[in-house]
Amino acid sequence: MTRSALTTPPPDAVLPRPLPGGPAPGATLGSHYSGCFGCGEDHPTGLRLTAVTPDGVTVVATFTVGTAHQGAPGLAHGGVLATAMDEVIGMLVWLFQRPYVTARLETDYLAPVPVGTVLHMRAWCNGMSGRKAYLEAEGRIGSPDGPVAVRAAALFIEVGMEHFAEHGDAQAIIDEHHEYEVNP
Ligand SMILES: CCCCCCCCCCCCCCCC(=O)SCCNC(=O)CCNC(=O)[C@H](O)C(C)(C)COP(=O)(O)OP(=O)(O)OC[C@H]1O[C@@H](n2cnc3c(N)ncnc32)[C@H](O)[C@@H]1OP(=O)(O)O
Repeated sequence: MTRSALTTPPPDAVLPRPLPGGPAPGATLGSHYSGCFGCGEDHPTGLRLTAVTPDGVTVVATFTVGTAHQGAPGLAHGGVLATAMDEVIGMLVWLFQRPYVTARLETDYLAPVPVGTVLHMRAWCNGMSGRKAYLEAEGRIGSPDGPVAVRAAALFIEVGMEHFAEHGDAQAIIDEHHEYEVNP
């Protein structure tokens, strides 16, 4: 991965460990919001990603490229592939049980991805330092061992739930995330 200094963990960064009460190895991670373009089951043309964590600190997911995801005829749009990388990394940080948002996302495109491809994605964390999480993901064509088509490195920043309530749709959070107190 061609990674900038901004997405490279500093020397004091620590690797995440599976959290007590977190998903068991092999558990499926649900959608964080039904209307999400990346994972929402109610989104008409979204990516509808679902992820599994093999070990509590990484995730794997698949994305089937459809006609709604084209850029050039018959090929996935690069921005959609970046979204898939962002989303699978977003699913990974969900394992840390604190809300994070993408601050920076860097993407390398290595091969075109035809419509109909099942992209096998994997995301992992290279280190955490304070509010910052340094993450990577890759997408392989056709199988978990297939050729790498896209790679991403990201910096995610921890925020409070108030970030989503202040800037987004607070009622949707209350409706779907009963465990969170938006205005404690
Ligand atoms: C029903 C609904 C339920 C919802 C339940 C929750 C849902 C869970 C959401 C999951 C979603 C998944 C989907 C994928 C993930 C997205 O797509 S998230 C959406 C896209 N991202 C955004 O909208 C974020 C927009 N940006 C921001 O809000 C703010 O800039 C940030 C990122 C929160 C940072 O602002 P801040 O908290 O004021 O922090 P700030 O002091 O500026 O920066 C902190 C540190 O980070 C560094 N930093 C900040 N930005 C950058 C950058 N771009 N590059 C490098 N360094 C940076 C700063 O330099 C600073 O470093 P230090 O000085 O501490 O060394």
